[in-house]
Amino acid sequence: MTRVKICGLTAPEDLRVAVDAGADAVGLLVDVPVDSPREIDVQRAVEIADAVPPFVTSVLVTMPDSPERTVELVRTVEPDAVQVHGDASVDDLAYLTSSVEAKVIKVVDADDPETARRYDDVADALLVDSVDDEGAGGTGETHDWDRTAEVVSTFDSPVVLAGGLTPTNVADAVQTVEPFAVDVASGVDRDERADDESTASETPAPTGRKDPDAVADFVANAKRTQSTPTP
Ligand SMILES: O=C(O)c1ccccc1N[C@@H]1O[C@H](COP(=O)(O)O)[C@@H](O)[C@H]1O
Repeated sequence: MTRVKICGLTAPEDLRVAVDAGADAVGLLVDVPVDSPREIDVQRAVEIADAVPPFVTSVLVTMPDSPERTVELVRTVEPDAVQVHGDASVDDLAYLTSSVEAKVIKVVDADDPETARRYDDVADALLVDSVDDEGAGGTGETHDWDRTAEVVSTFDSPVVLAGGLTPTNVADAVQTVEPFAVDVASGVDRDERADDESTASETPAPTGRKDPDAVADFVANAKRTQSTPTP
């Protein structure tokens, strides 16, 4: 069964939403140099990580300036795993894995399989995302899943599929890529228009809070989807 991570929690109430929906992991975004409604400060990350119950994996999601800063953050927040965005080198990753007890997940660019492959031996898992010029994720953009499926079938590491997933498209994504896990951030966020109809605009404004129905649908659709058996 495909595991599910709900990423970008900003409030303890949303941790409850994710856990009640059956999420296997939750993500807390700290120290990312992009403008995100899901970023929280270290103190809040400590608070939420501390409240994550047994059998649910807490993941610190970060895009640090240096591997030393990542080590410092991991030691402060004490997550079960750390998800590293950006251009950390293979040596940086090796330094990180030898310095912390948390499992290390490296974010790799779905459009750059050759670079991704270099991290296969050193990371505990590879998260395949659609990334922007800065190497950040959370773009809300999907990538070519057929191509991704071909690439990830050659990786030894567990693969986490991310990038523009929603309750509506996650079943297709699971069937096509057959990942170890799927990860969603913006696709289950609450739309500001849902809070105040009178300020409705054409473009939904993210609030950094989760939509409980969307989270429940996402988890159910990801988990009930069977991967296509190999003939
Ligand atoms: O969520 C963000 O805003 C974000 C910012 C910077 C780095 C990572 C971010 N999120 C991660 O990106 C992927 C995919 O997100 P989405 O579902 O496409 O919105 C996910 O792993 C988040 O952890």
